[in-house]
Amino acid sequence: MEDFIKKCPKVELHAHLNGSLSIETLQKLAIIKYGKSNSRFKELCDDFRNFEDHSMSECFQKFKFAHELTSTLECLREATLLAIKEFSEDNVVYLELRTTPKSTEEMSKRDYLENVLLAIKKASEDYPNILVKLLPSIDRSQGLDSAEEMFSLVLDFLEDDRFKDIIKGIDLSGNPTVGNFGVYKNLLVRAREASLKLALHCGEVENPSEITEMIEFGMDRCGHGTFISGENFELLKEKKIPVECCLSSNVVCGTVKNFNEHHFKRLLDANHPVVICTDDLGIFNSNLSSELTIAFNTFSLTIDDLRKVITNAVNCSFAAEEDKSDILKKIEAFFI
Ligand SMILES: CNc1ncnc2c1ncn2[C@@H]1O[C@H](COP(=O)(O)O)[C@@H](O)[C@H]1O
Ligand SMILES: [Zn+2]
Repeated sequence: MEDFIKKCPKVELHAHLNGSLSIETLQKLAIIKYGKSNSRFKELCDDFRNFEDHSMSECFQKFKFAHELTSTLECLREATLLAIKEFSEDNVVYLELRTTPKSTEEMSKRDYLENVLLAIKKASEDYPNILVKLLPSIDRSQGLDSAEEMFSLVLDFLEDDRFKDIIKGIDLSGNPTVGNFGVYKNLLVRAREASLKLALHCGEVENPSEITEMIEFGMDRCGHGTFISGENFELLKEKKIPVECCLSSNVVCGTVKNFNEHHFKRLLDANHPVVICTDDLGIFNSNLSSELTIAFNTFSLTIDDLRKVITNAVNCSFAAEEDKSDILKKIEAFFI
Protein backbone atom coordinates (compact mmCIF):
# COMPACT_ATOMS: atom_id res chain seq x y z
CA MET A 1 0.00 0.00 0.00
CA GLU A 2 2.84 2.34 0.83
CA ASP A 3 4.03 2.10 -2.75
CA PHE A 4 0.55 2.77 -4.13
CA ILE A 5 0.21 5.86 -1.91
CA LYS A 6 3.66 7.07 -2.87
CA LYS A 7 2.80 6.85 -6.58
CA CYS A 8 -0.55 8.54 -6.14
CA PRO A 9 -0.70 12.24 -7.16
CA LYS A 10 -1.19 14.11 -3.88
CA VAL A 11 -2.06 17.54 -2.56
CA GLU A 12 -0.35 19.15 0.46
CA LEU A 13 -2.18 22.06 2.05
CA HIS A 14 -0.46 22.53 5.40
CA ALA A 15 3.34 22.76 5.26
CA HIS A 16 5.46 25.35 7.06
CA LEU A 17 8.54 26.13 4.99
CA ASN A 18 11.16 25.97 7.75
CA GLY A 19 9.51 22.89 9.24
CA SER A 20 9.52 21.19 5.85
CA LEU A 21 13.30 21.01 5.51
CA SER A 22 14.52 17.43 5.74
CA ILE A 23 17.73 16.54 7.53
CA GLU A 24 19.37 16.12 4.11
CA THR A 25 18.29 19.63 3.14
CA LEU A 26 19.46 21.10 6.44
CA GLN A 27 22.80 19.40 5.89
CA LYS A 28 23.11 20.95 2.42
CA LEU A 29 22.27 24.36 3.87
CA ALA A 30 24.84 23.92 6.63
CA ILE A 31 27.47 23.25 4.00
CA ILE A 32 26.48 26.39 2.06
CA LYS A 33 26.46 28.49 5.22
CA TYR A 34 29.38 27.10 7.19
CA GLY A 35 31.45 25.29 4.61
CA LYS A 36 32.15 21.62 5.20
CA SER A 37 29.85 19.85 7.61
CA ASN A 38 31.46 18.85 10.88
CA SER A 39 30.75 16.55 13.81
CA ARG A 40 28.80 19.26 15.65
CA PHE A 41 26.32 19.15 12.80
CA LYS A 42 25.74 15.43 13.38
CA GLU A 43 25.12 16.10 17.07
CA LEU A 44 22.61 18.78 16.19
CA CYS A 45 20.86 16.38 13.80
CA ASP A 46 20.59 13.72 16.49
CA ASP A 47 19.21 16.33 18.83
CA PHE A 48 16.77 17.40 16.16
CA ARG A 49 15.47 13.88 15.61
CA ASN A 50 15.07 12.96 19.28
CA PHE A 51 11.92 13.90 21.08
CA GLU A 52 12.16 13.55 24.84
CA ASP A 53 9.08 14.98 26.45
CA HIS A 54 6.68 15.14 23.49
CA SER A 55 5.64 18.70 24.17
CA MET A 56 4.75 21.67 22.07
CA SER A 57 7.61 23.68 23.57
CA GLU A 58 10.16 21.03 22.64
CA CYS A 59 8.83 21.10 19.10
CA PHE A 60 9.11 24.89 18.94
CA GLN A 61 12.71 24.73 20.14
CA LYS A 62 13.56 22.74 17.02
CA PHE A 63 12.57 25.48 14.59
CA LYS A 64 15.56 27.50 15.77
CA PHE A 65 17.84 25.03 14.04
CA ALA A 66 16.17 25.54 10.63
CA HIS A 67 15.86 29.29 11.14
CA GLU A 68 19.58 29.59 11.71
CA LEU A 69 20.21 27.80 8.41
CA THR A 70 17.78 29.93 6.38
CA SER A 71 19.02 33.27 7.65
CA THR A 72 20.81 34.21 4.41
CA LEU A 73 19.13 34.89 1.08
CA GLU A 74 21.06 32.18 -0.70
CA CYS A 75 20.18 29.56 1.91
CA LEU A 76 16.55 30.67 2.02
CA ARG A 77 16.13 30.34 -1.75
CA GLU A 78 17.90 26.99 -1.75
CA ALA A 79 15.79 25.79 1.19
CA THR A 80 12.59 26.72 -0.65
CA LEU A 81 13.73 24.95 -3.83
CA LEU A 82 14.83 21.82 -1.98
CA ALA A 83 11.60 21.63 0.01
CA ILE A 84 9.59 21.85 -3.22
CA LYS A 85 11.85 19.28 -4.89
CA GLU A 86 11.24 16.79 -2.07
CA PHE A 87 7.47 17.29 -2.14
CA SER A 88 7.60 16.76 -5.90
CA GLU A 89 9.65 13.56 -5.46
CA ASP A 90 6.88 12.35 -3.16
CA ASN A 91 4.45 12.93 -6.07
CA VAL A 92 2.81 15.95 -4.51
CA VAL A 93 1.32 17.74 -7.53
CA TYR A 94 -0.05 20.75 -5.68
CA LEU A 95 1.50 22.40 -2.63
CA GLU A 96 0.53 25.33 -0.45
CA LEU A 97 3.60 26.42 1.50
CA ARG A 98 3.35 28.82 4.40
CA THR A 99 6.02 30.86 6.12
CA THR A 100 6.47 33.87 8.42
CA PRO A 101 8.79 36.48 6.83
CA LYS A 102 11.79 37.17 9.05
CA SER A 103 14.44 39.82 9.14
CA THR A 104 18.03 38.84 9.88
CA GLU A 105 21.39 40.58 9.68
CA GLU A 106 21.40 39.84 5.97
CA MET A 107 17.83 40.50 4.94
CA SER A 108 14.67 42.43 5.59
CA LYS A 109 11.21 40.83 5.76
CA ARG A 110 10.60 42.18 2.27
CA ASP A 111 13.76 40.42 1.03
CA TYR A 112 12.61 37.24 2.75
CA LEU A 113 9.18 37.22 1.12
CA GLU A 114 10.50 38.25 -2.27
CA ASN A 115 13.14 35.53 -2.27
CA VAL A 116 10.71 32.80 -1.24
CA LEU A 117 8.45 33.95 -4.09
CA LEU A 118 11.38 34.01 -6.53
CA ALA A 119 12.34 30.49 -5.50
CA ILE A 120 8.75 29.32 -6.03
CA LYS A 121 8.88 30.82 -9.53
CA LYS A 122 12.19 29.09 -10.21
CA ALA A 123 10.73 25.81 -8.98
CA SER A 124 7.98 26.07 -11.57
CA GLU A 125 10.74 25.71 -14.19
CA ASP A 126 12.90 23.17 -12.36
CA TYR A 127 10.03 20.98 -11.07
CA PRO A 128 7.16 21.45 -13.51
CA ASN A 129 5.12 18.56 -12.08
CA ILE A 130 4.27 20.46 -8.93
CA LEU A 131 2.22 23.65 -8.69
CA VAL A 132 3.16 25.74 -5.65
CA LYS A 133 1.27 28.55 -3.92
CA LEU A 134 2.19 30.60 -0.85
CA LEU A 135 0.29 31.54 2.29
CA PRO A 136 2.37 34.11 4.19
CA SER A 137 2.02 33.42 7.91
CA ILE A 138 1.20 35.52 10.91
CA ASP A 139 3.13 34.19 13.90
CA ARG A 140 0.65 34.71 16.75
CA SER A 141 3.47 34.91 19.27
CA GLN A 142 5.01 37.98 17.59
CA GLY A 143 2.21 40.51 18.08
CA LEU A 144 0.17 42.79 15.86
CA ASP A 145 2.93 45.15 14.66
CA SER A 146 4.85 42.30 13.15
CA ALA A 147 1.69 40.90 11.52
CA GLU A 148 0.81 44.35 10.10
CA GLU A 149 4.30 44.68 8.65
CA MET A 150 3.94 41.29 6.96
CA PHE A 151 0.47 42.13 5.67
CA SER A 152 1.55 45.39 4.08
CA LEU A 153 4.30 43.48 2.23
CA VAL A 154 1.73 40.97 1.06
CA LEU A 155 -0.46 43.79 -0.28
CA ASP A 156 2.55 45.18 -2.18
CA PHE A 157 3.40 41.80 -3.71
CA LEU A 158 -0.22 41.25 -4.72
CA GLU A 159 0.25 44.29 -6.97
CA ASP A 160 3.36 42.74 -8.50
CA ASP A 161 2.63 40.84 -11.71
CA ARG A 162 5.45 38.40 -10.99
CA PHE A 163 3.88 37.15 -7.78
CA LYS A 164 0.19 37.96 -7.61
CA ASP A 165 -0.88 34.48 -8.70
CA ILE A 166 1.34 32.77 -6.15
CA ILE A 167 0.00 34.35 -2.96
CA LYS A 168 -3.37 32.77 -2.21
CA GLY A 169 -4.09 33.37 1.43
CA ILE A 170 -2.89 34.06 4.94
CA ASP A 171 -1.98 31.52 7.60
CA LEU A 172 -2.25 32.18 11.32
CA SER A 173 0.15 29.95 13.22
CA GLY A 174 2.89 30.09 15.84
CA ASN A 175 3.03 28.64 19.32
CA PRO A 176 -0.67 28.20 20.18
CA THR A 177 -0.01 28.67 23.88
CA VAL A 178 1.25 32.22 23.27
CA GLY A 179 -0.67 35.32 22.09
CA ASN A 180 -4.36 35.53 21.29
CA PHE A 181 -6.51 35.41 18.22
CA GLY A 182 -8.62 38.50 18.92
CA VAL A 183 -5.65 40.81 18.31
CA TYR A 184 -5.45 39.75 14.65
CA LYS A 185 -9.15 39.86 13.76
CA ASN A 186 -9.16 43.28 12.16
CA LEU A 187 -6.14 42.44 10.01
CA LEU A 188 -7.77 39.17 8.93
CA VAL A 189 -10.92 41.04 7.90
CA ARG A 190 -8.75 43.23 5.66
CA ALA A 191 -7.05 40.14 4.24
CA ARG A 192 -10.46 38.76 3.31
CA GLU A 193 -11.36 42.07 1.68
CA ALA A 194 -8.19 41.72 -0.40
CA SER A 195 -9.57 38.35 -1.66
CA LEU A 196 -7.11 36.34 0.36
CA LYS A 197 -8.25 33.02 1.84
CA LEU A 198 -7.75 32.31 5.53
CA ALA A 199 -6.13 29.13 6.84
CA LEU A 200 -6.05 29.45 10.61
CA HIS A 201 -4.51 27.16 13.21
CA CYS A 202 -7.45 26.65 15.53
CA GLY A 203 -7.90 24.37 18.52
CA GLU A 204 -4.39 22.91 18.41
CA VAL A 205 -4.47 23.21 22.20
CA GLU A 206 -7.42 23.35 24.58
CA ASN A 207 -8.89 26.86 24.62
CA PRO A 208 -12.67 26.63 24.17
CA SER A 209 -13.44 30.36 24.25
CA GLU A 210 -10.83 31.17 21.63
CA ILE A 211 -12.06 28.27 19.49
CA THR A 212 -15.63 29.63 19.63
CA GLU A 213 -14.39 33.10 18.73
CA MET A 214 -12.42 31.76 15.78
CA ILE A 215 -15.14 29.54 14.37
CA GLU A 216 -17.68 32.33 14.69
CA PHE A 217 -15.26 34.65 12.89
CA GLY A 218 -14.96 32.02 10.18
CA MET A 219 -12.10 30.68 8.10
CA ASP A 220 -11.60 28.89 4.81
CA ARG A 221 -9.69 26.04 6.44
CA CYS A 222 -8.93 25.08 10.01
CA GLY A 223 -5.45 23.84 10.93
CA HIS A 224 -5.47 20.90 13.39
CA GLY A 225 -8.84 21.40 15.11
CA THR A 226 -7.73 18.91 17.75
CA PHE A 227 -9.69 20.35 20.68
CA ILE A 228 -12.86 21.32 18.84
CA SER A 229 -15.69 19.58 20.65
CA GLY A 230 -19.29 19.97 21.80
CA GLU A 231 -21.02 23.08 20.49
CA ASN A 232 -17.85 24.22 18.76
CA PHE A 233 -17.76 20.96 16.80
CA GLU A 234 -21.40 21.42 15.79
CA LEU A 235 -20.66 24.96 14.62
CA LEU A 236 -17.63 23.75 12.65
CA LYS A 237 -19.84 21.18 10.91
CA GLU A 238 -22.60 23.68 10.27
CA LYS A 239 -20.11 26.03 8.65
CA LYS A 240 -18.52 23.11 6.75
CA ILE A 241 -15.02 24.40 7.55
CA PRO A 242 -12.48 21.87 6.22
CA VAL A 243 -9.95 20.57 8.76
CA GLU A 244 -6.27 19.97 8.01
CA CYS A 245 -5.21 16.97 10.12
CA CYS A 246 -1.52 16.48 10.83
CA LEU A 247 -1.21 13.07 12.49
CA SER A 248 2.48 12.81 13.38
CA SER A 249 2.66 16.45 14.36
CA ASN A 250 -0.12 16.07 16.94
CA VAL A 251 1.21 12.80 18.35
CA VAL A 252 4.82 14.04 18.57
CA CYS A 253 3.72 17.33 20.17
CA GLY A 254 1.64 15.34 22.63
CA THR A 255 -1.73 16.96 21.88
CA VAL A 256 -3.11 13.58 20.73
CA LYS A 257 -2.15 10.47 22.74
CA ASN A 258 -1.68 8.11 19.81
CA PHE A 259 -2.71 7.68 16.18
CA ASN A 260 -5.76 5.57 17.08
CA GLU A 261 -7.22 8.42 19.08
CA HIS A 262 -6.70 11.02 16.38
CA HIS A 263 -9.78 13.12 15.58
CA PHE A 264 -9.24 12.54 11.85
CA LYS A 265 -11.46 9.43 12.01
CA ARG A 266 -14.26 11.24 13.81
CA LEU A 267 -14.27 13.91 11.09
CA LEU A 268 -14.17 11.36 8.28
CA ASP A 269 -17.02 9.37 9.83
CA ALA A 270 -19.05 12.57 10.19
CA ASN A 271 -18.54 13.07 6.44
CA HIS A 272 -16.87 16.38 7.25
CA PRO A 273 -14.32 17.74 4.73
CA VAL A 274 -11.00 16.58 6.16
CA VAL A 275 -7.51 16.40 4.69
CA ILE A 276 -4.20 14.85 5.74
CA CYS A 277 -1.16 17.12 5.86
CA THR A 278 2.43 17.01 7.10
CA ASP A 279 2.78 20.31 9.01
CA ASP A 280 6.57 20.05 9.45
CA LEU A 281 7.96 16.97 7.74
CA GLY A 282 11.55 17.79 8.70
CA ILE A 283 10.72 18.03 12.38
CA PHE A 284 8.51 14.94 12.39
CA ASN A 285 10.67 12.94 9.99
CA SER A 286 7.81 12.05 7.67
CA ASN A 287 6.28 13.02 4.33
CA LEU A 288 2.80 13.16 2.87
CA SER A 289 2.90 9.55 1.65
CA SER A 290 3.87 8.29 5.08
CA GLU A 291 1.17 10.39 6.79
CA LEU A 292 -1.46 9.00 4.40
CA THR A 293 -0.11 5.49 4.97
CA ILE A 294 -0.41 5.97 8.75
CA ALA A 295 -4.02 7.11 8.27
CA PHE A 296 -4.75 4.20 5.93
CA ASN A 297 -3.34 1.58 8.29
CA THR A 298 -4.51 3.07 11.59
CA PHE A 299 -8.10 3.56 10.53
CA SER A 300 -8.39 0.63 8.09
CA LEU A 301 -9.34 3.00 5.31
CA THR A 302 -10.58 1.75 1.96
CA ILE A 303 -9.15 2.88 -1.38
CA ASP A 304 -12.31 4.92 -1.76
CA ASP A 305 -11.64 6.69 1.56
CA LEU A 306 -8.14 7.47 0.38
CA ARG A 307 -9.41 8.87 -2.88
CA LYS A 308 -11.95 10.94 -0.96
CA VAL A 309 -9.36 12.43 1.38
CA ILE A 310 -7.07 13.36 -1.51
CA THR A 311 -9.97 14.73 -3.53
CA ASN A 312 -11.13 16.75 -0.50
CA ALA A 313 -7.71 18.37 -0.49
CA VAL A 314 -8.12 19.53 -4.08
CA ASN A 315 -11.61 20.85 -3.44
CA CYS A 316 -10.67 22.84 -0.37
CA SER A 317 -7.37 24.08 -1.78
CA PHE A 318 -6.98 27.73 -2.70
CA ALA A 319 -6.08 26.87 -6.31
CA ALA A 320 -7.84 28.50 -9.25
CA GLU A 321 -10.81 26.49 -10.56
CA GLU A 322 -9.01 25.44 -13.73
CA ASP A 323 -5.99 24.24 -11.74
CA LYS A 324 -8.32 22.27 -9.48
CA SER A 325 -9.92 20.53 -12.41
CA ASP A 326 -6.49 19.66 -13.91
CA ILE A 327 -5.36 18.19 -10.59
CA LEU A 328 -8.62 16.26 -10.17
CA LYS A 329 -8.14 14.74 -13.61
CA LYS A 330 -4.68 13.47 -12.62
CA ILE A 331 -6.07 11.93 -9.46
CA GLU A 332 -9.06 10.37 -11.21
CA ALA A 333 -6.76 8.87 -13.86
CA PHE A 334 -4.66 7.27 -11.13
CA PHE A 335 -7.58 5.66 -9.32
CA ILE A 336 -9.27 4.20 -12.45
C1 LIG B 1 3.62 21.90 15.33
N1 LIG B 1 2.51 22.77 15.22
C2 LIG B 1 2.56 24.09 14.88
N2 LIG B 1 1.68 24.92 15.45
C3 LIG B 1 1.72 26.25 15.21
N3 LIG B 1 2.62 26.83 14.42
C4 LIG B 1 3.53 26.03 13.82
C5 LIG B 1 3.52 24.63 14.00
N4 LIG B 1 4.50 24.12 13.25
C6 LIG B 1 5.11 25.17 12.64
N5 LIG B 1 4.54 26.32 13.00
C7 LIG B 1 4.94 27.70 12.62
O1 LIG B 1 5.79 27.63 11.50
C8 LIG B 1 7.09 28.17 11.80
C9 LIG B 1 8.16 27.41 11.04
O2 LIG B 1 8.04 27.70 9.67
P1 LIG B 1 8.41 29.14 9.06
O3 LIG B 1 9.59 29.67 9.83
O4 LIG B 1 7.21 30.04 9.18
O5 LIG B 1 8.77 28.84 7.62
C10 LIG B 1 7.18 28.02 13.31
O6 LIG B 1 8.13 28.92 13.86
C11 LIG B 1 5.75 28.34 13.74
O7 LIG B 1 5.52 29.74 13.73
ZN1 LIG C 1 0.90 24.08 11.29
